[in-house]
Amino acid sequence: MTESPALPALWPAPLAPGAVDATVTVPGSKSVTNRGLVLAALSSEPGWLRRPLRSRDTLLMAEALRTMGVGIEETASSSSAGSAGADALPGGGEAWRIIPAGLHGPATVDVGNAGTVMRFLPPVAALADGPIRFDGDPRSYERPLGGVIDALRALGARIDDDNRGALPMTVHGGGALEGGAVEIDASSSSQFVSALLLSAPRFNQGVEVRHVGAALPSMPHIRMTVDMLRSVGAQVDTPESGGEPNVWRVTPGALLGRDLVVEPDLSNAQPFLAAALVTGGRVTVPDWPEHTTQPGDALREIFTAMGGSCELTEHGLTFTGSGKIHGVDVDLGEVGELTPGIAAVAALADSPSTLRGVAHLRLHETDRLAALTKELNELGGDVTETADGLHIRPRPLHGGIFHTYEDHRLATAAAIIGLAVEGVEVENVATTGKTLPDFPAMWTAMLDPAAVPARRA
Ligand SMILES: O=C(O)C1=C[C@@H](OP(=O)(O)O)[C@@H](O)[C@H](O)C1
Ligand SMILES: C=C(OP(=O)(O)O)C(=O)O
Repeated sequence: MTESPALPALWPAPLAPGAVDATVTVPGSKSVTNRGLVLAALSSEPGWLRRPLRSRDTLLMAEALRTMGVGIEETASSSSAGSAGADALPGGGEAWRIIPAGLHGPATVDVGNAGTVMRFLPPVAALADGPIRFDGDPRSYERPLGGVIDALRALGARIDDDNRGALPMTVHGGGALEGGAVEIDASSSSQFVSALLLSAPRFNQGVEVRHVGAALPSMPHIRMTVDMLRSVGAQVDTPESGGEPNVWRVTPGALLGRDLVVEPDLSNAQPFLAAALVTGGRVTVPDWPEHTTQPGDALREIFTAMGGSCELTEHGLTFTGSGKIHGVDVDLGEVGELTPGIAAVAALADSPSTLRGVAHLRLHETDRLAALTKELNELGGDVTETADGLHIRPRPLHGGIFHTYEDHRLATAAAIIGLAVEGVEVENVATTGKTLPDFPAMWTAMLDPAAVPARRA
């Protein structure tokens, strides 16, 4: 793990000394890194991931794949010839070289509380030649997984799920999986669909996944899965490419080893952009992609509606606050992971907000709707839960402890509030290590750029 041992149990969120004016280099995308690792592991030749995110969720993914026999090596080399420090995964080389190999059991996978690990890897495990045990944090036992388990069974896998539809469980890999057509209700997590598609080129018959049920959340993440599959040579038919609504088909075939540069994590850019909005300042995030499937790109529109303006240039995305923060009425179903940060900004706005379409957040790292309501109200806020989101009526807030429930996005939301409210103490800020281990130092550096000479790329 890369969390700083020096972080206090209660982290005093710094009050902004004035309008921020900073350039913040944001580490790689969790979602891209973990898809890149899975696809490279399933390829027929070695591949590279450059600027991968090194955080709890991605190190768990890398370790799980290694446990099943995949080679993942740290390297500073930019040529495919050399690699070094094969055992130095958590360190800081510039790239990972992934060397696919036969997938072997017995092995044990620790999923932590990573949705991507607990959903994307059972289909990979079904291809292994022995039993793969899955276990994780207590919260991982409560997060939905039944759709993936049932679908894998229907596609030919043997799974012992003592907890009936949830972790812990054992996937008895048979060395191959038949695949074929399957129906799944993925309304509780788009990751169910992504999970089946990612491994499907290696199923004997590929897959046809038909979503049945209420609306699918987080569609950009499914598009990310499809784009990344295509970039390694997979043939994928989607609703957007002329197929039926809610149906995705992947043809069986070998995947190519690629050299992929991971984009910055735009959802992790959120608190920094929010700082520009809240303080009436300016923040530039270098390497913001011109085209991306990341949901964080929607911040350009959402935060502009809340009172800022942005410009995408060759230097990156510059977001400038106007000094005013407006409430919004917005459906966040496609971009649910942005909800905690938007709720924090909304609590500081000059008018009420309604955040809709995010009932499934009750099953994320924590029940995010309940947690945001409770914690904002304990600081004097006026937030109510709706069936599918939050009503936020801003009023003056006061300091206090902001509990984070082992949810990285609760911790960064609390830091946003702390910019404008004196005396906010963030419980367990180290939990940001799930996707952004350097968060406290990055935050301090943003507020006082002179204090920290160089930020890590
Ligand atoms: O596929 C992915 O990388 C993700 C999909 C989304 O999950 P849900 O559809 O469960 O919300 C998102 O919230 C999560 O942070 C990452
Ligand atoms: C929901 C999230 O994570 P996970 O991948 O664990 O679902 C998130 O990062 O906001």
